[in-house]
Amino acid sequence: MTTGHVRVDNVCIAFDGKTALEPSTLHLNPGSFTALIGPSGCGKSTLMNAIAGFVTPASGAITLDGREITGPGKDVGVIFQQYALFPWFTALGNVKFALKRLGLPKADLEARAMAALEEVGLGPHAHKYPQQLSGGMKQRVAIARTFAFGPKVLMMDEPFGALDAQTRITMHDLLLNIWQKHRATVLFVTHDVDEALLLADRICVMSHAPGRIIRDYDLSLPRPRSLRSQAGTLLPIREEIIDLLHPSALKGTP
Ligand SMILES: Nc1ncnc2c1ncn2[C@@H]1O[C@H](COP(=O)(O)OP(=O)(O)OP(=O)(O)O)[C@@H](O)[C@H]1O
Repeated sequence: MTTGHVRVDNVCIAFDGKTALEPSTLHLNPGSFTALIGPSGCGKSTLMNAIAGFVTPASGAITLDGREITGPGKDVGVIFQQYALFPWFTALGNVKFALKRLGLPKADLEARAMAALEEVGLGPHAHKYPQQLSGGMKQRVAIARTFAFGPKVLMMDEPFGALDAQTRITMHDLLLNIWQKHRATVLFVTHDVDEALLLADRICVMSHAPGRIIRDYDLSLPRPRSLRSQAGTLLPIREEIIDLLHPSALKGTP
């Protein structure tokens, strides 16, 4: 894997003159899975939106494979907690709509969209409308839609935050399977420390607002993971992160 190298260098972001992200540096290796965790309002979504090209940094630079990111593009996919599906399209229609920008012939477009839905286990539901699907199924459509166009980088902003615990576990397995197959570079924002420990190769913790990255944990552990069987490694990190996120922790304290 040689593409999907994201470099955020000394990036500062402000809205109306108010700092939302203090100067931050984050390098994401091709095909890596990084979780970003931090207190509410610290700038996680802002950093993610900047990598996706939706927000322009006040200073610093963001590059993908050496090219500066100056706006949204097809190399960076985004998945939010809200599925953002078009209610007037079926599951298949939603995926096809996203793929249109690739300019594929009609039959190829249909086949590629269908294959993406089958990959997330939604083949039999391809012709249903979003309102006929559960929350987990809608998020599967969103995942299919994003992976279908083959992004090099995937920004996931609390994608499973609205789902029940059981569905989240299923979605974790699904996401890891698809990610291991496609190997996009993933940045995954979550408030759930356990979710970060189970999924990511690396966990970056941000300080209180306006945030910056204060801790960077390398988690080179085999998957599937469990807090019980890998307790020796995972639980001390879990405790540290929970302490860092405590409101009484001093801003920026390492
Ligand atoms: N488009 C915007 N215009 C003005 N201010 C914004 C905008 N987007 C974010 N902010 C502000 O930037 C700061 C960081 O917001 P951001 O959404 O990035 O935090 P977050 O860490 O993702 O929070 P949460 O965990 O609650 O989702 C907040 O003070 C927020 O109000």
